[in-house]
Amino acid sequence: MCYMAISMKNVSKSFQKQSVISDLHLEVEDGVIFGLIGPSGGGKTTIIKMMIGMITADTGTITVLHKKVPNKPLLFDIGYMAQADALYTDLTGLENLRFFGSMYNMHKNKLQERVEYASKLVDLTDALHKRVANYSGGMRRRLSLAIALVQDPPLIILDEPTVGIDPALKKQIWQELVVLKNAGKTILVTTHAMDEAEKCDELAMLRSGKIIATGTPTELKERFHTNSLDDVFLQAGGVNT
Ligand SMILES: Nc1ncnc2c1ncn2[C@@H]1O[C@H](COP(=O)(O)OP(=O)(O)OP(=O)(O)O)[C@@H](O)[C@H]1O
Repeated sequence: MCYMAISMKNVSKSFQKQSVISDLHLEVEDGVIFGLIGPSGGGKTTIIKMMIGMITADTGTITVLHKKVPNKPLLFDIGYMAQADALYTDLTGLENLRFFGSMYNMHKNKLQERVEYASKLVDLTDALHKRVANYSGGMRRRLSLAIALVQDPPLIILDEPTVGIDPALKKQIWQELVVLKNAGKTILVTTHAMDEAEKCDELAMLRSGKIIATGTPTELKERFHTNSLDDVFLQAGGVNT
């Protein structure tokens, strides 16, 4: 039997009476790269924030790594990269990494090892001593990704991780996500980019707060008789092509 790393049942959320998520069911199997795909404003970030307990669902139940959300200790097991970079701009990249890493009670040597690994992965090793205030937008995204990975979490949740990142580094990051998956991690990624959706093991396509299709990229394309996930999205959402 497969184990679910994330399970959301009957989850709804409104903001000021505007329904953003309605009666959502979402299951993410352990050890996969799961893509939550959908257009801007579809509710991807809202779903992620509910998953990690940053905002409360109006209805339904959310279980992450066998624990009912909200659950503070659970945050130690989740590497979260938010869409808006939450960085200390007066500190250097290295100081940011050490600061966030220090929250996980890691031994000094282990922290050093993780900081080196994460900064190398996002190609920031040479900029680590620069203040974040002087980083470009892409460098800040890369630092946020490094911070999400620094504590070596079993579950990694990345909200549009490759926005503002050049194609070569984007490719390298995706290769590393596969390495992390093969090492047993569960990775949830949001994106609107269908080339990234193709790289996921499982997808949930979201439109106006509802899941309109789920499956592997191959299954979805077969089901909708097309070679393109863009077409799957348009057909599943009832949009004429
Ligand atoms: N705190 C809030 N108060 C009011 N409305 C909100 C709040 N957070 C999100 N929303 C609304 O919920 C809807 C879904 O937003 P959300 O950020 O979840 O979408 P998204 O799919 O992540 O979009 P994007 O890809 O652009 O980041 C939007 O209409 C947004 O304006």
